[in-house]
Amino acid sequence: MSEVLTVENLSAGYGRAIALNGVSLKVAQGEAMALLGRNGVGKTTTLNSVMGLTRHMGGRVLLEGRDVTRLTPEARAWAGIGWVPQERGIFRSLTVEENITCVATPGRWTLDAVYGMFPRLRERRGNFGNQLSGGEQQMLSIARALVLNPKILLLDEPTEGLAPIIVEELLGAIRRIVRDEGMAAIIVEQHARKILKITDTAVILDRGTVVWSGTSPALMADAEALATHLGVGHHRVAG
Ligand SMILES: Nc1ncnc2c1ncn2[C@@H]1O[C@H](COP(=O)(O)OP(=O)(O)OP(=O)(O)O)[C@@H](O)[C@H]1O
Repeated sequence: MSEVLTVENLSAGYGRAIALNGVSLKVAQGEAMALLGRNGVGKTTTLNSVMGLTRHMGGRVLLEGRDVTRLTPEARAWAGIGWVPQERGIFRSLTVEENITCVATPGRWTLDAVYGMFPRLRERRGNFGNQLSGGEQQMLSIARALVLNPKILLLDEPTEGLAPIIVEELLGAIRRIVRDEGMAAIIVEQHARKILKITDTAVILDRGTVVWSGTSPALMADAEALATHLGVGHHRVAG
């Protein structure tokens, strides 16, 4: 399988502080990866570093074999890295439809296609960004990344802070995007078991390094790895 994204021995941080220490990972065409780990281990920093938003300290980021390590975040977005940040980054003073059409580029993911994926957004097409619920904002953030027709999607805790019913709706849409549409993705998630049902592979970080990597089914079956690295046990089944 050919790789969409290759992260090679990446070290990065903020100011002088090192947050990532030699992280390597690969995402193949059509593959979805769960990026897991306890709070503060470097999951967001990994996605931000792939986008070029942290201080680069070593290593490389390759997109379909092309070294993008020296590109600006904007150039990386145009090159095909779709970023859905934790804070969602939608325009609050534009309508839902304007938020989508102002960034759309030609390709598989059109306005109609994202409305098909998120019918709620079609219903709210005339509402302003600041009139949306948290779940709708998250859907809009994903829709905006999709209409850029990226080669890979980076989703940073897409279900954080949302009501359980919305979490299910969002996870259903993410499953369709990665499973049925074959979009490559890295998904940072707190609910390990829920996301492992959707993803193909998984990587666990601890203190800025990769401590486990393998297939999602293998991690689901590895009670020891789940307990050691994620604190997921019989007493606390996350998801
Ligand atoms: N803007 C920043 N400036 C300085 N240090 C930061 C910044 N953002 C994160 N850090 C530090 O980098 C380390 C990794 O943080 P990061 O947010 O990547 O972890 P995370 O695994 O995504 O955690 P969480 O699940 O809490 O979001 C932490 O020690 C954190 O305090």
